[in-house]
Amino acid sequence: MNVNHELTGPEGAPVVVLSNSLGTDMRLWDEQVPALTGRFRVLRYDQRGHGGTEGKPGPYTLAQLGGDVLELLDRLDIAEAHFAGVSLGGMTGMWLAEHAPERIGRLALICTSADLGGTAWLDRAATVRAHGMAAMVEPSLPRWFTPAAAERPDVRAKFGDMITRADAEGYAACCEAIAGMDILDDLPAITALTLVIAGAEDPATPPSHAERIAAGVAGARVEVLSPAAHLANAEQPEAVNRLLLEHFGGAA
Ligand SMILES: O=C(O)CC1=CCC(=O)O1
Repeated sequence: MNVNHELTGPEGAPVVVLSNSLGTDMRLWDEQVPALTGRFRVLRYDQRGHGGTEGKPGPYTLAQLGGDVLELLDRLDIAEAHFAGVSLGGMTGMWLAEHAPERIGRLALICTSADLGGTAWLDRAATVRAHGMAAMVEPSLPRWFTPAAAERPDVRAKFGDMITRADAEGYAACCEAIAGMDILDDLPAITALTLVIAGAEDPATPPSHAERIAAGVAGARVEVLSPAAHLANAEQPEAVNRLLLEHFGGAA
């Protein structure tokens, strides 16, 4: 799998991997990279079918999405990394922390869920395969941002572009990965020190999902940000940067 990625920050510094959500790409992390590269080597990448990473025919599984990260780490000769993921990226991180614990240092799970599966995702996959990614722009933005932010022209332009540039088959196949996921019972196997961040106004993965993750992962703690919807790292970049730096051990 040829995973599109960007590696920046000081050589030899601890590595932080950043994993994007459904319908976005590595630009989701634009506000985090400058803050993190002061202390960390930052590896951000595009999930399958998103940004510059090809969308092979699906359905996908979390194991495949996690496998893409392991292949990338091997290719770049990175033995271990901290990991932060938003939504689908967080699900990928939980899979990695369970199945490749020796590769994951600390884990930050942002606006995500361990039990988001269900048939509604199959309906969404069918819609996208039938009508293309443009059909996803207007329904997605009000889930991703609180009303004031969702109206901002710069937000609409940037995140609308991410959605429309995603590959419809890749997006649909990621929906199918979510449809089949319920990893609540697997959470006690995670040993990585875990921070769970939720957006108080997130309609997709409300704070109750963060609480369920934290109840399953020993030592995990929850932070709820407001105002913030599903893309809390984009809506509250300074708060998220501070929390990530504290959690990964890079705070000044
Ligand atoms: O439905 C959305 O757009 C929100 C979302 C669910 C999983 C994910 O990665 O994003």
